[in-house]
Amino acid sequence: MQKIPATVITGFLGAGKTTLIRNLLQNAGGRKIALIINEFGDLGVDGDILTGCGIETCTEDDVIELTNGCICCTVADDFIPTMTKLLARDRLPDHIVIETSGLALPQPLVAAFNWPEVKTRVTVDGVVTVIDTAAVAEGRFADDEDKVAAARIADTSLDHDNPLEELFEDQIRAADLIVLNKADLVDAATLERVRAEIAGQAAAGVKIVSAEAGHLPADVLLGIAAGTEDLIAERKSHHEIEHEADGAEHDHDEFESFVVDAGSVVDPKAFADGLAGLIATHDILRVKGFAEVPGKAMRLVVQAVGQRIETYFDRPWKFGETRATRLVVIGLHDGLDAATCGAITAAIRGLTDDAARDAAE
Ligand SMILES: Nc1nc2c(ncn2[C@@H]2O[C@H](COP(=O)(O)OP(=O)(O)OP(=O)(O)O)[C@@H](O)[C@H]2O)c(=O)[nH]1
Repeated sequence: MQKIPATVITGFLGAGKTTLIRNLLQNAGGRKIALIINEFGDLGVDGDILTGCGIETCTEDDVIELTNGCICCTVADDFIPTMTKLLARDRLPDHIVIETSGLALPQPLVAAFNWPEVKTRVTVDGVVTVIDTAAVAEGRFADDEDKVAAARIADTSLDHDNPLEELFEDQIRAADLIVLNKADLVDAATLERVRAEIAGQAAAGVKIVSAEAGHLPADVLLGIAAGTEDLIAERKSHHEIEHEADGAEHDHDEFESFVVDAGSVVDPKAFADGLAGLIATHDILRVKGFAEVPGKAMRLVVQAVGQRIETYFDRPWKFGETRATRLVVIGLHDGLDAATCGAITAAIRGLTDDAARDAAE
């Protein structure tokens, strides 16, 4: 029996994985694609955006959401059973696409394809790593060297590993194909600078392409035939290298996420501006979710990656669905203690119409 190819789409929070997948599904060229989505945070926003996008090949049957958690930590409990169930279906997919959370290490997931029940049926066609080119150009993953040097002098016992930078490097190291996405936000010279920087970190011979909104032909993304499950042991993550000896569990303690239930968004522009202000003053990496706008039949998608905020109406609220504003906020644990999370929640609620929310509660 021929193995089903599986493509793993990875990349940091907000790099454009869901957008790329949406375009891929729209241009799948007749392939039946099953999509497995894993998200960090308690709100399944990506799956909801994809099933809400109206693409024929994107029905609730085609999109499988893994329960919340880090895909690399819950491989045995969650991912393997999901794959087994998918492989037991009468109508098998032509291709499987897996979107990892922006905070996941791809290595343990790819290694899971060597589990006997999966290895005989599926092969990893390729790991596609999506990069936010503008964020890299702005140095968002790099350490502030002066700050690190100052901290080292202040306390030599401190652990100065940068969790963002390590995760970013691990995602690049795992790649068979790298997509320099958001090319529209940088000029040609910056794109080349980022390309050279990334090429220096990637495995030898890895192809790097640039894209806007993840627009790439399906034939570029699929059919790489890398068989990455056999190569992944050579592309170890920082964590695997550090903990090989002691076998320590990987975890995501460095990152924090919480969900904010808020009231109606009367003025989307003012709401986005207020959110931008909050992101500027707190250590927030990502905000995403849906908002209720009074008088509008459609729900408003809210997307924030760093300071960049996008809002658009995606689909009508469904019959029987509660019209509500729910957002997931993700940031570094160090910057988001309980008091700060509470203050951010109150501030977001303050940007919305509380009376509408209180009436709904
Ligand atoms: N300007 C620009 N914006 C983009 C591009 N690709 C994606 N975006 C925007 O970036 C934001 C995040 O995109 P997503 O596709 O949700 O990113 P993601 O990687 O799936 O995010 P997580 O799942 O939260 O990690 C959205 O507002 C997108 O519209 C691009 O090429 N250019």
